[in-house]
Amino acid sequence: MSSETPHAHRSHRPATPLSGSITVPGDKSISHRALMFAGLAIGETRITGLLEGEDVLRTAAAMRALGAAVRRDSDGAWLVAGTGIGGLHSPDDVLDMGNSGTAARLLCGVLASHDIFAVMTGDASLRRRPMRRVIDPLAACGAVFAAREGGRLPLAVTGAADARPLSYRLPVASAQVKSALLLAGLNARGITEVEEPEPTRDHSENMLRHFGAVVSVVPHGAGKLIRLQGQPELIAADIIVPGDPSSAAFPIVAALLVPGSRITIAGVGLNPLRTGLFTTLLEMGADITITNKREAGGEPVGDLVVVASSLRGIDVPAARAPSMIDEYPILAVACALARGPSRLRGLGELRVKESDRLAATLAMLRVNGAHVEVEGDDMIIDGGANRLGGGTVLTQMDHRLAMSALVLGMAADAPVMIDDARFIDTSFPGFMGLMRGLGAAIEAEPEAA
Ligand SMILES: O=C(O)C1=C[C@@H](OP(=O)(O)O)[C@@H](O)[C@H](O)C1
Ligand SMILES: C=C(OP(=O)(O)O)C(=O)O
Repeated sequence: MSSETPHAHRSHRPATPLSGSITVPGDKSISHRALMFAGLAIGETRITGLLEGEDVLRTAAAMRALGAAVRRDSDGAWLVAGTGIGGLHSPDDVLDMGNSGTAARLLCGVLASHDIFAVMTGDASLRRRPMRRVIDPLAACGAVFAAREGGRLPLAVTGAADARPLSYRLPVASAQVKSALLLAGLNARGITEVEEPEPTRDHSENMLRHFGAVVSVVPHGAGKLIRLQGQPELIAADIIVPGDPSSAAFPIVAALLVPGSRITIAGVGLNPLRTGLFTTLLEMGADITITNKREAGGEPVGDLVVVASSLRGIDVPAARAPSMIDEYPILAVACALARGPSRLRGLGELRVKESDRLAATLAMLRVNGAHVEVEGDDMIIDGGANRLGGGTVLTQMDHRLAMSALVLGMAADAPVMIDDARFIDTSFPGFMGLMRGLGAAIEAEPEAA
């Protein structure tokens, strides 16, 4: 979006149903990892379908500053010539990770086991987010971190020249923490062990194997035990990034809610540790068909056909949260427009995302007339409100809130306004154009900018 475009936007019910065939941008989690692992590999990796969102571009810039050769080819693929494990050098300047928790936390892992000094910061949202969850366990490998009060960015790290392997049980279900430890373990002597009490997205484990590392994953209670043999030689291996299911969530819910709609989304990643939203929507009565299931770049992928449906309220178990952690704001929109009550359980982690997403989702729905409560870590939504819409949502530097609120406006009785659409570009560049191409009505609001 150009800087002249007003920040505020308004969406309203389109005159006709949504229809058409689209693809969504590449998976954000896989894109960050592709750049980092390729930057640590020997040889040149070609990445097709990389998400060119601002979060991922921060990772590309950071890997470049650390010594990897990262460039975009004329055909849109990205080429990364890595330094080999242990080969990164200290950056000349501060690493600015922008809005991206994944970039900042995974990079802490990379830096921890390299003999380098680096300083990292981020935007106002990222500077509020907790980093102790990675820097405390990473310090055990010998790295020294100095962070702002409360374990917040900016932080400085002096990586360990001869890193010890880590053995750690995750206190929270977090793929970012798991991945940071595995990345540190790449340049540690011996075996790094991470125990996760609940399974979280396993893109790091899959990609480590893809690059030739030895990783074993065994069931462990309700979760998994992951073991990585340190100091492997990672060998460049091309990557095809599937469409991001977390981005597909927005057109999917929009098509379900706008009467008469029918859309197709091709090439969506269907890793089972990412598909909690699809499971939930199907339980709510959604008409979603998955066709053409295949594998691309080591990840399951399929095409989705979505037909407008009358949804019913749902009780979502806490155990499902890791497989749909970024999808709760848009699920909450679907619940507000469904028949009957919904209870979304175990949402404590939403408090430490780009915004406090539990509070921000509550505020988004309430300002638009929905009946919503938070009880402990659960959100309870009464789908029975008579009239929805008419409110202005403060998006708080949070892309997922911005997109969720715009989808709400497409299905509500009155338009919905957001104060700032700029952060959508962190994960879903082209969102406005793509939704408008399907028939959505979204307008910039010059007078409110
Ligand atoms: O590992 C990843 O790529 C991600 C993990 C999740 O965060 P947590 O690890 O904090 O749950 C998710 O919210 C984030 O968008 C991406
Ligand atoms: C939480 C998210 O990302 P990150 O933690 O990388 O900022 C997200 O994309 O919803």
